[in-house]
Amino acid sequence: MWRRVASLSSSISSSFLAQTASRLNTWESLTTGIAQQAKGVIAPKEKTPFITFVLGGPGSGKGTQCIKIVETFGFAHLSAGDLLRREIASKSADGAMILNTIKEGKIVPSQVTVKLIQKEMELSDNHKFLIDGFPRTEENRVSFEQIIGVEPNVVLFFDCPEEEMVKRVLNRNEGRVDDNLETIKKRLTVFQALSLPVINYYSEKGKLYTIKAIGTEDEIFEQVRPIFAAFEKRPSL
Ligand SMILES: Nc1ncnc2c1ncn2[C@@H]1O[C@H](COP(=O)(O)OP(=O)(O)OP(=O)(O)O)[C@@H](O)[C@H]1O
Ligand SMILES: O=c1ccn([C@@H]2O[C@H](COP(=O)(O)O)[C@@H](O)[C@H]2O)c(=O)[nH]1
Ligand SMILES: [Mg+2]
Repeated sequence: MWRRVASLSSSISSSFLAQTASRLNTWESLTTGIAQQAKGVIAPKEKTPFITFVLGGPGSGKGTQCIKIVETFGFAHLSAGDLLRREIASKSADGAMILNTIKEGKIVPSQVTVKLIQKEMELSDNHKFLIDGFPRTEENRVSFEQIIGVEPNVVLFFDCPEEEMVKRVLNRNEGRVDDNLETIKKRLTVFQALSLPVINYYSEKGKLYTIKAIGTEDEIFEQVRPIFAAFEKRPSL
């Protein structure tokens, strides 16, 4: 259970709670603080989070494969792009800025995206997270590590030829403002310049699993399946 618990002992004063809450750093709000548990302030977190970053160019099939991973391995799917589109739809204060950034194929400031991911993680009852389409830049990566305070256990990279990605995006037909040739070209440039260094970083750390993202959806999933099947055998997952 990742949620913070609101119903607390009546013997604890609200000022004590406020002080305690302000002292908790972000990750402490996601993980178990033994001392706080003993005081009954936070609900026990049964398991350590297991975080997978799902990376790849636009249209490489990240979202499609995440659905299969959720069905097969029971992860919570947090698509950074979907969270940002939800902000636009809800007309939040950042909505207009996010819309312009997405139309331009650029990257939304890290703090905005990490805050949205953090909120979803806190609300989730799951401890296994697929973070789809994030981090897209080194700055995103560092910001996640600083704010959330953990590194991913696994990083998947859906490696797909550009020609195939363009074809898939232009055929997607979901009404996305960035599914047009002009924006796709910009997104591909951003991917090469800013996202590939993140992928290389995780490769050097030995956390990267590269999937050849061509073929049918099922064929691609057969490359993904053994990765999580192996982790399932470990107590950490
Ligand atoms: N293996 C595949 N073969 C053909 N089409 C595919 C395959 N996988 C996904 N698609 C289709 O390609 C399109 C893009 O896939 P998807 O939305 O999963 O990509 P994505 O990596 O999440 O892209 P984005 O970064 O733009 O969100 C979708 O219409 C999807 O149905
Ligand atoms: O971490 C992120 C994720 C996404 N964006 C912006 O959203 C679009 C669409 O993202 P998808 O993952 O393809 O749905 C992306 O091109 C960026 O403009 C972002 O800024 N940061
Ligand atoms: Mg997607």
